[in-house]
Amino acid sequence: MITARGLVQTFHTGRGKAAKEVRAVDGVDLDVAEGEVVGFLGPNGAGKTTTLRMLTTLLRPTAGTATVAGYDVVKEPVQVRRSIGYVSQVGSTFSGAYAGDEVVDHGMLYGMARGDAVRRGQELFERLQLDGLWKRMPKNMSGGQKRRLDVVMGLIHDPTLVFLDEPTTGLDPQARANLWEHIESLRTSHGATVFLTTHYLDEADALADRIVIIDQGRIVASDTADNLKAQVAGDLVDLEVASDDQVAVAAQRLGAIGQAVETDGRRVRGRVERAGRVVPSLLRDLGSAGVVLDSIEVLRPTLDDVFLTLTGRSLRDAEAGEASSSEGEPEQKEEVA
Ligand SMILES: Nc1ncnc2c1ncn2[C@@H]1O[C@H](COP(=O)(O)OP(=O)(O)OP(=O)(O)O)[C@@H](O)[C@H]1O
Repeated sequence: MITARGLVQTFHTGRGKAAKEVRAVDGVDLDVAEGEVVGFLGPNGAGKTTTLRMLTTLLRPTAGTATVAGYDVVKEPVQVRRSIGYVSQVGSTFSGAYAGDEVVDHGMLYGMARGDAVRRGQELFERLQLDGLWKRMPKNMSGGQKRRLDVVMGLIHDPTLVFLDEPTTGLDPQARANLWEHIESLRTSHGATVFLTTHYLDEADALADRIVIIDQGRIVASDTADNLKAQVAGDLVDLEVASDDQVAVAAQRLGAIGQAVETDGRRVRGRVERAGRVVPSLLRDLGSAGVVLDSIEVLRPTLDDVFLTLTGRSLRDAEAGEASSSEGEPEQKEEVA
């Protein structure tokens, strides 16, 4: 459904001595299969939106090639656009008509008959909890309502390939959960392929079959959330033994199946790969060595641990930065055609 090879996008900013070249996307390869839900994750400025804009034909790649739904993004942009739904990060521009009319017009642009567009639009309004807002102008909607209207616009023509750029940013928890459900159902009931960017680790974890992590314009990882977590960090097993004289034995047994074992009083901790598989035999092993446990806890690594291991930086820091900067006006990027 999506194939990209060596995608590059450079921007030139500033003039004279301040002139600078930014390699926003720096050689990206991607393969997304039909029916897959892929979460595209990365900190602010990593190149997510720029990649999406190239895949959706809004930006011509500086180098590299990509096909989307079987069409070349440079040579067949019209066919690409007809085959996809796109919900951009900045949202749709509205003309000042009623929300419902905007949606119907948008559907008709894609060749839908008016009646079909009305039916589908009303169904989407209901699903995305916009009931009663058909005859409201978008400018008089709340931020969250407008965001959901963006999603309706992106889905009106029933696309089987959907690009969503940070779809739930700015939504309250209930609206987020509702949109998650809808994204899930795009796949389950429509067999749609979904490519979504997000800052929210839990969102990527919950929705995506596969996570692709981008950092400084390059893909640094691509796998299921479970595999990524297992590869780079391992699960943390945290034991508390009943008496001090059992610490050494417990540390030795945990060390035999894991690594980075450390002790702290009666606590023994270490990382193991796939704790679910090895912990039962560890428990038997400790039992037969006469070790009595007061407690055992297994902590699964998070996607943030994965990102930290891969890049040395925390995704959460990027999120925190975004939260504080998102209160002002959206950052204006210098557009270089
Ligand atoms: N039109 C532009 N002109 C100049 N620089 C740009 C332009 N668009 C993006 N950039 C720069 O390219 C880099 C990648 O930006 P991009 O918006 O793709 O990142 P992102 O991962 O989507 O970030 P965010 O999560 O903040 O949306 C950033 O350094 C950004 O400042």
